[in-house]
Amino acid sequence: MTQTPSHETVRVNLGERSYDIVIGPGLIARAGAEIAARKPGIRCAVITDRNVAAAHLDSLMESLATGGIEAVPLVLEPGEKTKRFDELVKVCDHVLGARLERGDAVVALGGGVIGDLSGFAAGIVRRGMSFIQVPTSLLAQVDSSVGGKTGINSSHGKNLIGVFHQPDLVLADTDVLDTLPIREFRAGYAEVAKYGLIDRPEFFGWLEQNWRDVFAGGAARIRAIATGCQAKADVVAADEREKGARALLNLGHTFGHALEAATDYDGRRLVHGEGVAIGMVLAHEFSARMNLASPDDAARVQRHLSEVGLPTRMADIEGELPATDILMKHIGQDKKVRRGALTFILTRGIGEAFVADDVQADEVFRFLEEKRGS
Ligand SMILES: NC(=O)c1ccc[n+]([C@@H]2O[C@H](COP(=O)([O-])OP(=O)(O)OC[C@H]3O[C@@H](n4cnc5c(N)ncnc54)[C@H](O)[C@@H]3O)[C@@H](O)[C@H]2O)c1
Ligand SMILES: O=C(O)C(=O)C[C@@H](O)[C@H](O)[C@H](O)COP(=O)(O)O
Ligand SMILES: [Zn+2]
Repeated sequence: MTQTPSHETVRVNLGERSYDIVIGPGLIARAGAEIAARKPGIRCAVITDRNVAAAHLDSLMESLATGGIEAVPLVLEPGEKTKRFDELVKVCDHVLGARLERGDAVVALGGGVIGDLSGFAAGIVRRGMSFIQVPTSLLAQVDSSVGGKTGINSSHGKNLIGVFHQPDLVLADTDVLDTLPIREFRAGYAEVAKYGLIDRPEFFGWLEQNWRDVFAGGAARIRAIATGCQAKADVVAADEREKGARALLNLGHTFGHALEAATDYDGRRLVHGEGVAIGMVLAHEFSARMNLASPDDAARVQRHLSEVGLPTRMADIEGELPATDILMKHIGQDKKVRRGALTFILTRGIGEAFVADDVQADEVFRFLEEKRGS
């Protein structure tokens, strides 16, 4: 693709399934030409949600038409509750009803909910179709559109049903973030900060200094997204199917997912990135409790996430907090559990996360009981 200096491209190296993540302004207008150049003659199903459709579907459809690509849109309800079986069936029926072939593409235009759901459909219809991500939330641009985890939720817990299915291309148009509600931008920022906390302490320090510029847009925002995508691309290239180090990307998620599930995936109370923010503070505090890290590091994480306007305490969640028993039930269903033993991502300090596979459930229970009041 012709690059302008305002664009960044990150390559995810996975052999014959390698792909580019292109990040920068104006990419929806160029999407038709970019896709047609890479996949001549392709047809598409564009899956999106009502909020994103109102702001960006017409532009994408026009761009695809200009590139000579026939596309059939499907608009779903926004929100986490859309990651469920009957919506998956709708997407599959839409793709099959349009008589798309295996080489044709499912295009996800939306946040992580649309990406995870559409990617799952692309992974199973005709045993695997082409998949293109056009992420529209900060969270999707920096995290969910990359790496091939797709899926839906279950009454037993978060993301419990799905497949690994990599996209062929990710086009992250940073202009679309101008219409993203500020609460959702903040939620995505939690996943940006996560990369610093895992193993890039200098990036976390840079965010502490420059987060206002990231929120304002422009070069700092593109730099933050590209840094996050590069961090994720490195981990995914080394461990695509989470046999080991990829679990680090789950920092804050064991607590966060339990909170999301226990609040019934009700986005009015908690959205994914907010659960991750609270979960990352808990993970740092639990690490300090286990004498693995300094309490000062946990305080630093809490201070920064709170400064950008994210919830950082369980008590920040609207409404009645779920009982600790319920949280423990969801934690016990986490996909990282091995032979019944809990696995958490803990830390020795800022940027020193590690996989701890011997965490005692009763320690976690006592910790959560204590934290629910603070
Ligand atoms: N597959 C992965 O690797 C991965 C990684 C992180 C998160 N996730 C999943 O992603 C989901 C969260 O993603 P999310 O935070 O993007 O949530 P989301 O998809 O619900 O989008 C957030 C909200 O913003 C709206 N929106 C999105 N883009 C917009 C835009 N440009 N303008 C106006 N409104 C816009 C959506 O309609 C929605 O209401 C969760 O289900 C989480 O589990 C997956
Ligand atoms: O890509 C990964 O690996 C991640 O863990 C990224 C997370 O931010 C994301 O929320 C992911 O969906 C969590 O995966 P899960 O396997 O814990 O459901
Ligand atoms: Zn996440």
